[in-house]
Amino acid sequence: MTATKGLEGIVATTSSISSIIDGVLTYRGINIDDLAENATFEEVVYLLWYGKLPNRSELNQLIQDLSSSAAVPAEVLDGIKLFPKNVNTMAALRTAVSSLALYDAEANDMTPESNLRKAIKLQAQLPTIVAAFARIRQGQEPIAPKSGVSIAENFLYMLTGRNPEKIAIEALDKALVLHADHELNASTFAARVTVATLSDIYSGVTSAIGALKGPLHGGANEAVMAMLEEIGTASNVTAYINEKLANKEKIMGFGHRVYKNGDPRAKHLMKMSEELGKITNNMNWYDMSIQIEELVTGQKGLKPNVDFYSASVYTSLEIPRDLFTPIFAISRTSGWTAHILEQYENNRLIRPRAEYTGPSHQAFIPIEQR
Ligand SMILES: CC(=O)SCCNC(=O)CCNC(=O)[C@H](O)C(C)(C)COP(=O)(O)OP(=O)(O)OC[C@H]1O[C@@H](n2cnc3c(N)ncnc32)[C@H](O)[C@@H]1OP(=O)(O)O
Ligand SMILES: O=C([O-])CC(=O)C(=O)O
Repeated sequence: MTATKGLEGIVATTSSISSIIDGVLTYRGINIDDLAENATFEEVVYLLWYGKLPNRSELNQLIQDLSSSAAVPAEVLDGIKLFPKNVNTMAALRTAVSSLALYDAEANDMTPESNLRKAIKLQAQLPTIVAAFARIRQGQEPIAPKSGVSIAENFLYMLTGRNPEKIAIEALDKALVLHADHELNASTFAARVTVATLSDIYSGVTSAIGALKGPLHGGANEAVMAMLEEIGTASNVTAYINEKLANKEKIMGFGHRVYKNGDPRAKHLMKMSEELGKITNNMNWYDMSIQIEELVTGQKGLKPNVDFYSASVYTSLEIPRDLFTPIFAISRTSGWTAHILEQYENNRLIRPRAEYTGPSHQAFIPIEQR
């Protein structure tokens, strides 16, 4: 038995949800470029769950189902009010999502109909939790979700209490489309491993949030923004990046386990970053990002991943940095839940082996003699 570090190149399951073949990403066989340009997030959620794009009435029904499920149990909001105000936002989200299961009478019902209902509830309630936590930590009351509007619009509304501008809704919606699913990434794998024990869907999504939090995965978008803020201005980029590369430090938002010739989602976010920079009359974050890309790609051959330009996009939308990874989680809930439903449909316990590298033939030493 020989281990493959990080399971690189190991095919661990079959799936018909999303594919990465020759650097092309598809959801249910539809190219991400087509979806990014033409689909709304709710259309993508439907596509991931049901395997086909919705017609108008199916889409309207889903938007209605999502918005009518978006209110979070009062007990969960009360729990969030007890969290320390300065806690990590992904830790807060992980705890709040786990607590949703405590107030859902069908949390442990394993029928497919119940699991689909819970997928809808999770997809609807994550944005409410993130917006509520963001307000509660500032001493503000959470805002109840609106009925009949998209997740992007509802989230921005619940965060700020204002009706968001069309351009902001469209930009966030496109970012949600681009983050919705990504084959067997670490957090989706964590979700599948968890539910393959026949544990419940809330446990699966809670595991996934824990995995997404790390800076080698979803947490990278916040790390990118921290880097941009540390650099400050375009004239500091070259010295900063050269020093990091000389010290063999990682530049966040670059590189990918699967894509070696670039992440197909990054170009869409780069375009949005430029457009939003122009609209907000602040090109600083975009200009710095472009320079960083030139240096890192030029010197290391590493290309930006989905997390790199999303940082400047969210900042242009005036979203606080520590909500970037929770927004990734809001979007990826669609993919996680689609994978969980697929895992339940054709389940087998996921239990690989480890190559043992410890000592052998060790004698047991009684405690008095140690
Ligand atoms: C949504 C997402 O999860 S997308 C990924 C988000 N994560 C990041 O942006 C964090 C920065 N990137 C990375 O850490 C990596 O590129 C990963 C984790 C994404 C994938 O990496 P892996 O396939 O495991 O490659 P690994 O980390 O082993 O790197 C291979 C080599 O490239 C280098 N490298 C990889 N990424 C970077 C980077 N961002 N900056 C500098 N060097 C890098 C490594 O130092 C290593 O060099 P070495 O062989 O000289 O030691
Ligand atoms: O697939 C991965 O390893 C990480 C990633 O890009 C994602 O989850 O979107």
